[in-house]
Amino acid sequence: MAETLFFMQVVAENMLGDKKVTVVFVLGGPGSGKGTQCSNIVEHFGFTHLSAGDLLRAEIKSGSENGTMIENMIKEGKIVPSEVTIKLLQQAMIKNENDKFLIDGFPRNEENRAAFENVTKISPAFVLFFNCSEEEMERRLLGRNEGRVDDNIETIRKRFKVFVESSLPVIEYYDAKDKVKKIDAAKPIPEVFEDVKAIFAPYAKAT
Ligand SMILES: Nc1ncnc2c1ncn2[C@@H]1O[C@H](COP(=O)(O)OP(=O)(O)O)[C@@H](O)[C@H]1O
Ligand SMILES: Nc1ccn([C@@H]2O[C@H](COP(=O)(O)OP(=O)(O)O)[C@@H](O)[C@H]2O)c(=O)n1
Ligand SMILES: [Mg+2]
Repeated sequence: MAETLFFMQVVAENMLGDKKVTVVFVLGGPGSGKGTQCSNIVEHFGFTHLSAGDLLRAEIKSGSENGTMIENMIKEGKIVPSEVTIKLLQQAMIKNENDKFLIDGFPRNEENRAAFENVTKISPAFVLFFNCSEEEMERRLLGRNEGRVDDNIETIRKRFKVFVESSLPVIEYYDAKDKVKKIDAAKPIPEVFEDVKAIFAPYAKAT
């Protein structure tokens, strides 16, 4: 009986319906280059990129009942309640035929992390952490030019504070489990991608 239970637990892990999925969490401060490098990884390694921030912004645009709440939280640099973000991530993974996902900008706090684990039973293969100074991240965000309501100096300062207080502890949590692959993200885009490539080599597309 005990053996059967153990077996069932192992089988259930990282399953999404009837597919077994590989998930990589892509974390780092605002402007560290998560989205930029995820695009490169998608192209070279066949992952599907799910940006929590992009999904939340799409939810605002869709006119959802949560739209106003999400928009207000983004403007303030605050973290949206996990149930909202997790539902969007889960739906996106189920809808997609791929079994390899980059989850960018999530989990951003302890609540995000624990709720995702409890609800989905998915744990990440590893966590890619883009390490960059605030000075450099601030410069990049102010030059991003995507018309985002949160890329202004006042909100940027709030986002940095949230990152240090709420998101860094999540990275420490995974670091204690030896799951963090830390990248020097202050270098130019192609150089950062060289380091990223070395980490993803085991996931190279079969040719
Ligand atoms: N290594 C880099 N060096 C200089 N600029 C970068 C680098 N990586 C990304 N950028 C630029 O910085 C801005 C923020 O990058 P982005 O990928 O959106 O970061 P994040 O998703 O972590 O907020 C974008 O305008 C992007 O073109
Ligand atoms: N897990 C997440 C991710 C983003 N967000 C919100 O979305 C905003 C933008 O996130 P993002 O990942 O697109 O931002 P960048 O780090 O890419 O600059 C955050 O500042 C939060 O307000 C959230 O609430 N929860
Ligand atoms: Mg981003």
